Amino acid sequence: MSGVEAAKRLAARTAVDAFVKNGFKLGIGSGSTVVYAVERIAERARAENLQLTCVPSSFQARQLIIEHGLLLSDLERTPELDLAIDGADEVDEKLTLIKGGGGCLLQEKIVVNAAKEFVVVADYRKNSGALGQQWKKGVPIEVLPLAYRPVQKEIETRFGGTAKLRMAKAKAGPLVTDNGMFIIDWEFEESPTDGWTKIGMELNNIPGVVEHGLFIGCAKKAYFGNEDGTVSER
Ligand SMILES: O=C(CO)[C@H](O)[C@H](O)COP(=O)(O)O
Repeated sequence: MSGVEAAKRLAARTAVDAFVKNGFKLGIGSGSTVVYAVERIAERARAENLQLTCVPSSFQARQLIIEHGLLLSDLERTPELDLAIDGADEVDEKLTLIKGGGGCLLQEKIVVNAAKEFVVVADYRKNSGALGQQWKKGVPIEVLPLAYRPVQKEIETRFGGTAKLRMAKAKAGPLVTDNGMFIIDWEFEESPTDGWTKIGMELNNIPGVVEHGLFIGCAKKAYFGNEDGTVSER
């Protein structure tokens, strides 16, 4: 296992061991670090006979829950969650996150919002002083396909930087999310000195924007796996 993969695994296992309790209703995030969290949740559920209910935040998360034999639910049957566990693309010193590198930010934000607590699991590359220092691909913004051009133009005019339509990797044309939307990656010029709240609210007010990947004031704790086998907590 590479250094980065070992770091992801360590962070995920540490978070699951610290936070997951019997009877919990869990929100399961998306991405490659969450795979290790689900692995550990399933291991503990078997070993300790934990009764857990899992609500996915993406198609990938749903598959992970099923593959690991965990109890699958949804927000209709389980609208209140005890804990959400998810990865992040970047975490700043105030626990403001960029999420959506894997294109799942909308359902992730809904699941996080339904949870009493939200814990982030990540490797050392995501540990940042200010957003944009580590993650260079911008803030992912999920948009209604018919609105992507005016949204791109409005973002660039209002906030500067470059708003790029994310293209699919193994399909011609744009990436289409689990919700049938497009993603615009907004490469901003610099982190605002007064925080991201105002920009987050303004992004949500642009007609055609479904949700953005700035997660502000919702994470309780972040675990970062380090290259030397230690875990940093914030
Ligand atoms: O927000 C996400 C997906 O939309 C992921 O949590 C984020 O991209 C981190 O992924 P990984 O654990 O693979 O680094």
